[in-house]
Amino acid sequence: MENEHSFIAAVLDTIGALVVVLDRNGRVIRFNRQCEKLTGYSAAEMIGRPIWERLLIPEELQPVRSTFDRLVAGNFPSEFENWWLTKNGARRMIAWSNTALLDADGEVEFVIATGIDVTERRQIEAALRDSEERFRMLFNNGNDAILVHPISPGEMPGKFIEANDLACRRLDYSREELQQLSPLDIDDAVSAVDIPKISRQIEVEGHALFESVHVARDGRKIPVEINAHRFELKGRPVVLSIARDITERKLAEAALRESEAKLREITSELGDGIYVLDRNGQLTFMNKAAEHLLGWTEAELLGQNAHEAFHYQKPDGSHVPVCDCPVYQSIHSGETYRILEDYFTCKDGTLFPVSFVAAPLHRGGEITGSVAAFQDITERKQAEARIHHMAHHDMLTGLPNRVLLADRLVLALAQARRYGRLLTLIFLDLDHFKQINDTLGHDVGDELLKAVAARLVECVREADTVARMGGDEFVILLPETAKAGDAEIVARKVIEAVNLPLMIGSHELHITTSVGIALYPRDGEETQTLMKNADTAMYRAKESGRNGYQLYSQI
Ligand SMILES: Nc1nc2c(ncn2[C@@H]2O[C@H](COP(=O)(O)OP(=O)(O)OP(=O)(O)O)[C@@H](O)[C@H]2O)c(=O)[nH]1
Repeated sequence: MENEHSFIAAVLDTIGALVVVLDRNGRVIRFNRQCEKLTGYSAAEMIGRPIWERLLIPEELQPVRSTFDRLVAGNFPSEFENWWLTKNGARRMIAWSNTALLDADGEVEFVIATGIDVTERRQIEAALRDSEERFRMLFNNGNDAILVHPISPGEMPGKFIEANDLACRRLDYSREELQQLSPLDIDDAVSAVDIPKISRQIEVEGHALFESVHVARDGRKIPVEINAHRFELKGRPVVLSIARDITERKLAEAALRESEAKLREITSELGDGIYVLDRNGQLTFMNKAAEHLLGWTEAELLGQNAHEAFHYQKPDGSHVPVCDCPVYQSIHSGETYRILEDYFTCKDGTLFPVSFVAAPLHRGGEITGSVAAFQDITERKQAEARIHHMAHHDMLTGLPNRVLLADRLVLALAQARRYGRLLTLIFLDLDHFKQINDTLGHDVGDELLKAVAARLVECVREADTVARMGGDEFVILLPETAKAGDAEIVARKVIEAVNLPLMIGSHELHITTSVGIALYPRDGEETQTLMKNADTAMYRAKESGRNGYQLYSQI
């Protein structure tokens, strides 16, 4: 018997479970080693004391006593859980399993309670319940449809095994109906993405982000962006797809595309080349007119540094640094610049003159880039050059007119003054030219004037100017004259050249001229004086019998 007692004690102390034996009044009879370890109380401290004296928490005192009373009365609730309070005040949740030993009268004599500490397990379960609850909430209350389907390598995706409320509402299927469908059934066949390709990507990379179109029960199409992730659910590879409705985004994109197309159309109709740079000076837009003028396509220059592409050099070949570019400056200063003349370079390397306006672009108070509108001003410049030429030249002979002569004379006088040089002004007027007009007609007169002009040009050097003052009057300016005698040499040469017979049509004509000479500084120091004096000398030559020259100094 003694042996048997110590054997039972040994067994009770060895097993991992908590074992407490109570008498019918709830006093502790046995308190095994596990109980001691867990509670911090020794068996000696516990034996003979009612179990509820130390180990129960106040809130559970009452329910535990009534459970015990029911047990003693013969109702054996086989299992229940309650907290134990350890010696150092910690709480442990114990799951009990109870039996009773009856005495000879069939009354309960002892209650044997076997317990396991389930504190951690219950905590984990509670945490799991909590997280599952949260997951459910997310699953069903988010703004995105969530669908889960199984996958197997190399096979088409399987039927959905999970779908949140929003997925059901959006596609107008019940959860059970969705479980009969797979991604292949709800993705629009026409606009659908390549499902096998996406499946492979998910298999290899674990996730994929792509756009697709879902089709609801009634055929309604919903553009979606799908964020798909592969994970294991109960040991099975599945794909969780979060489908965001991007209808608004697509509509906005379409509206943007349309307004951009309109912008392209309108801006190109205007004929101005237009391009847009972002904050970094990279090209984001270029209209048809700009493509046409520059020879580059928008596709070739998108994302490129526009300045280095077509605004980098001057006509003399020198480089224009980007910091000097008004389009870039407008991004940094926020100012609008109007440039009347600059040069852009075509794709083939040729330069053309442009005028342009560069203005900063703003969004939400921030400068987002710059827009430039430019015009090819080649024609304008040519017209300007023509007008300039016409204003300074004689239409009939192409010689400089009195305006250009006056300019050159002012310039030449300044030079002569500075370097102490002589300058010669020769006035000449054809003799009896009127007769040619009168006898042979104005047209022959015109041709004769042209021929005389050509001869006069032949008589002088390149640095000299032969101008037609009007009618049959010409002026020759020799800005550098070595000595006074040189003026007379030129005058004689001119007279001889004019004297040579001229063939105008079928007419052989003979004409002479009278020449007046004024020298700077001898005959005048100012433009007006020199002109007047040369003219006077010329009239004196006429009076002296024509076909000769007269120095003003010798009048
Ligand atoms: N064909 C032609 N004749 C012109 C032109 N401009 C002026 N004339 C004419 O040139 C003539 C100039 O005559 P003048 O210089 O006054 O007289 P002239 O007959 O040359 O006689 P002198 O000068 O006294 O020797 C006038 O008959 C003008 O009508 C022109 O562009 N073409």
